[in-house]
Amino acid sequence: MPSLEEELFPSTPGKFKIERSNTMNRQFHRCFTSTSTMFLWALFLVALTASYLSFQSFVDSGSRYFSASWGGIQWEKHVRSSAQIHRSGGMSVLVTGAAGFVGTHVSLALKKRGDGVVGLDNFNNYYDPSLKKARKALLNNHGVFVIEGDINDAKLLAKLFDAVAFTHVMHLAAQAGVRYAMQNPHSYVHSNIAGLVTLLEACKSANPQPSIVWASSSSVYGLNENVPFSEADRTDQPASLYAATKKAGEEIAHTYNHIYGLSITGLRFFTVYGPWGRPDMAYFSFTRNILQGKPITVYRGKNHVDLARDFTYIDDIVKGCLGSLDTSAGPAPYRIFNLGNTSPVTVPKLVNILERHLKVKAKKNVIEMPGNGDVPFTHANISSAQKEFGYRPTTDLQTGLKKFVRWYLSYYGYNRGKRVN
Ligand SMILES: O=C(O)[C@H]1O[C@H](OP(=O)(O)OP(=O)(O)OC[C@H]2O[C@@H](n3ccc(=O)[nH]c3=O)[C@H](O)[C@@H]2O)[C@H](O)[C@@H](O)[C@H]1O
Repeated sequence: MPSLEEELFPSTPGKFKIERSNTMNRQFHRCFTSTSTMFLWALFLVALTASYLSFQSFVDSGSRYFSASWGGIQWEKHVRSSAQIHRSGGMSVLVTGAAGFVGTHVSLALKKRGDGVVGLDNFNNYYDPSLKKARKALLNNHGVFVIEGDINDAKLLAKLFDAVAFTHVMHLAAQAGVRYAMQNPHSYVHSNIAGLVTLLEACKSANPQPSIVWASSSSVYGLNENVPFSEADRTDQPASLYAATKKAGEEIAHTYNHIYGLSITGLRFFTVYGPWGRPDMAYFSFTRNILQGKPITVYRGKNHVDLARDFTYIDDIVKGCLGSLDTSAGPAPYRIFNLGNTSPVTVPKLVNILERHLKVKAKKNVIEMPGNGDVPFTHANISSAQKEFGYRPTTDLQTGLKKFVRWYLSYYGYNRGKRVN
């Protein structure tokens, strides 16, 4: 049987031959062997105890290490460097939902003009996360660090506000989509209500308190029939749970302004579209289906009236977001603005424009709008935003969709050999 010593430190045969003929030597060797064995055992136990204790303290210092990919010295360095301001009078902005459609464009615009930007996104799989990862890579190339984390994670938010004195928060993280609320209602409560409150709590406790600009929605107008929709119109008749959570968000924001003096601006976006857009939206999924030769479903309102939307191009929305951020500091205002295009277009007309840009005829399946939370039309009155920060949309649907189609064909490789019929 080999001794423990031999198992731990197997000797090269012949190198340390024990002199069996010498009793003294043998006794001395036995004694030496047992002492060193004990020593090794002790060493082993000390090492085992030390590693157990350090593992325990690692676990105690926060289970977050196992559930999220944030924290650590390197991570904080990235956060601080991304938040660095590179222009005089610039701002340092935490952008939630940064890997989302609007979040990516706003983050890039802020970074390009010299503001500090740190992104936060949970990369959920509501739609293809690889598109979100591609947007993250784009942001990364422009020096915007995007953290993978959830706005419901209060510890992460506290850590971020500890690391950086954000002057502004652009809150765009949300569960979007009107019709999906019927399939997964709780995701709307999780992100648009619970997440909003967690974020506002973090902002309330931050020193200095940041000014907040966040994404509400045109859907809050619900069944309102005054045209065009004005911020003064009633918004207590939501048609979908999505709209109801956005409306609740506006009321929640009001209380944080009222009690804690937080500066909060809500932006009611009107059906935003453009390059790097959301695959769940009609213009995007229509494009995909038309190119793949699949049919599209076009909803129609009661009495065969076409549905219409005040489709708003992403660059115009970005200008509105930056204008809101630039005017949001000061004596704790509570504001709400429509950001629309002011010229609604029907859904059949949208399809028509796409067909022309794609040079492919759509296979249309026209059906009466099911009871899915959709509203028949939207139309923004933008005079408040115009007055407050000179908001003036300049891109019509024809032009905007042309830019979207160009991006779509390039992003999905149609320019590299995929056939467009
Ligand atoms: O302004 C907003 O606040 C919202 O805008 C967007 O909602 P909507 O205006 O409903 O856009 P979108 O889904 O593109 O449907 C457009 C039109 O196509 C019709 N539509 C849709 C799908 C379909 O298969 N067929 C169809 O006819 C449909 O009936 C509708 O008439 C955002 O998704 C939402 O997150 C929110 O930001």
